[in-house]
Amino acid sequence: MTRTRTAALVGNPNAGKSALFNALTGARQKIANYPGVTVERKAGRISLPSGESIELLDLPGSYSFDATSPDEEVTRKVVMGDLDGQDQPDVLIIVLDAANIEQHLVFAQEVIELGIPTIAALNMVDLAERDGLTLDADALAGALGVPVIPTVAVRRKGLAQLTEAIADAEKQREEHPNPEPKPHLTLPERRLAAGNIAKAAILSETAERRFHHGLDGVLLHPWLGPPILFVLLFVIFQAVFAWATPFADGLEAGVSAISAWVSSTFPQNFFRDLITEGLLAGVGSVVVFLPQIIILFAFILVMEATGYMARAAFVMDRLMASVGLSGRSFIPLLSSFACAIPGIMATRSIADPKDRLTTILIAPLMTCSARLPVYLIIIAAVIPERQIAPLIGLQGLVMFLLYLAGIVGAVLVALVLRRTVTAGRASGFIMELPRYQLPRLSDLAIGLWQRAWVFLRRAGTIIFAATVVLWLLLTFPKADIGESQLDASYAGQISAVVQPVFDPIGFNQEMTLALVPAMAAREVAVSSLATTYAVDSDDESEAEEALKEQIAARWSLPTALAFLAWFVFAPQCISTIAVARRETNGWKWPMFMVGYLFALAYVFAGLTYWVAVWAGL
Ligand SMILES: Nc1nc2c(ncn2[C@@H]2O[C@H](COP(=O)(O)OP(=O)(O)OP(=O)(O)O)[C@@H](O)[C@H]2O)c(=O)[nH]1
Ligand SMILES: [Mg+2]
Repeated sequence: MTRTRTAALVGNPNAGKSALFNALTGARQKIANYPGVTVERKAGRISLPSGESIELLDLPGSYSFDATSPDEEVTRKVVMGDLDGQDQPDVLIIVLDAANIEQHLVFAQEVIELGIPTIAALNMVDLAERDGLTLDADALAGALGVPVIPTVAVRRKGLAQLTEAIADAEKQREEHPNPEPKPHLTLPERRLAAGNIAKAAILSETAERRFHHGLDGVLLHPWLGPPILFVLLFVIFQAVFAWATPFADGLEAGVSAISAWVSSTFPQNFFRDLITEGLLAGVGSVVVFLPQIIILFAFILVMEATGYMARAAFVMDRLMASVGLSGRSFIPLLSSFACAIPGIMATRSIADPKDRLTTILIAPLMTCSARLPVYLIIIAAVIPERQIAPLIGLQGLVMFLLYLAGIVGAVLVALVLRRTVTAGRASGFIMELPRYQLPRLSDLAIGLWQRAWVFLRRAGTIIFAATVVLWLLLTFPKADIGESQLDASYAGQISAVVQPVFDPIGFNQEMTLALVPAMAAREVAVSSLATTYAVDSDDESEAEEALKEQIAARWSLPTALAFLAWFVFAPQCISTIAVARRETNGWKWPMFMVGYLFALAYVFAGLTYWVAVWAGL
């Protein structure tokens, strides 16, 4: 009985191996446009022109035979003939993505070195041509020493030629049953050769593609890329202050005008106070930050739409690897800058359970947009509006540093976690980069509208509810003559109990009070302070002063800085804790997360306070 002959599809992830497998065998393997779809070997049959049939294997994508991840290990074992119950393939088909030919040629050379009869399927030639790149298959074949067949797997183009080539290679294997390995190149040598082969195989390339390639050369450069990303982020925070201020001031003036009108038009009673002190002072103090939110998201959306964001992930990949995370964590962590909830949900795309858990645990350290109002109000109140260098404002700089503190905190925490509770090896990651594009204005407008709506809806629901409850607790019971309303109220009594915990780190009573309802959402810290000061003020003119002025008058600089440091770390968000519970199937990890974040918040707020006091600020 003759042994069944086998051919195997190998190549980098996302090259279109499974798409070719399906086209050749009529199977229905899952294919999708991201790397790492196939994680096991799958077998099917194809019939050759001679009428015989041959077994075809679809294998997980891999970058090298020095495999690190379990799926790449499968590929290596099958190709080397090391897997029990699976003979070494007689023929290998290396699938190349024509649009990313240089990158794909690195592994291709390693495959060809094995000496097993190999065919290269130059797949996705349609995409390369769309991008303005035409490749010379014959030149490639000459350089690689194997037949090269252009294919478009999803349109079933080139399949007949590919099957013929498989039949020829199979015959070749029958004639020479023992593969003769070719000289082994090192990885840098293979990379260099890949670049040269790719260059020689390019028949024509449009100016646009060359420009985009050049742009990538700069933006993805190992040394230029990170500083460019850094400068870009810096500019964004400067812009949030510089551009939003006139709009924010306008909104603030509008809210005060309405408040003054309500005060002068209606007689003083429960409802008028609820509206002026709770709704207008409280919720209004958060809503005025809409311009800053919009400007921040405008930048983020433009970076996404142009294709830069994916490149930022690429640039960050090395840094992430050095702390034991993969670039796969970048998108979840990036989403966490809007809100940790979608960020934590996005970790579902991380296959390694320990990578995923680490990412979930550090996601709340990314500065979510709910922290923006807290940072903005306190910075506006206590940090002078000063240029410390041309184009560099002090307020924007402090804001940038706060975001940076969150990131640095996350990096350090990840380092510690990866060596202790989530110890394990980092998995490799290379992502396909999208095309550069000019952002479409309509997409941008829709994206901004969605962000603005999320923000306003929070203001109208959770922030409003928390503020009203706090207002009720602040308003009752009524103080006796000469007693402060704040001290007499239920809220004051509650905060007096908690206060001793926060005294050592410099928090005053209003701050402590604000922390409790701010567990519902961080912005509530702002509305709580505003409502507290509105209730607590002795006369109307004082009550109408903007929250910024109240804070400036009442807080010392060390106290204000300590509060900022607290919010960099504190897990002040019940929804995040709930999502972490759902995604980790239990209370253990969310409790761990809450515990370590509160501990960090307390220590850093305290350190900030005492260092600032010591420095005489
Ligand atoms: N336009 C075009 N798209 C293709 C072609 N071949 C595959 N694709 C698409 O490319 C994506 C990746 O294809 P897959 O077959 O899943 O890639 P794979 O090599 O099996 O990837 P892994 O299983 O992750 O290793 C899918 O979205 C396919 O529809 C092609 O020739 N042209
Ligand atoms: Mg696949």
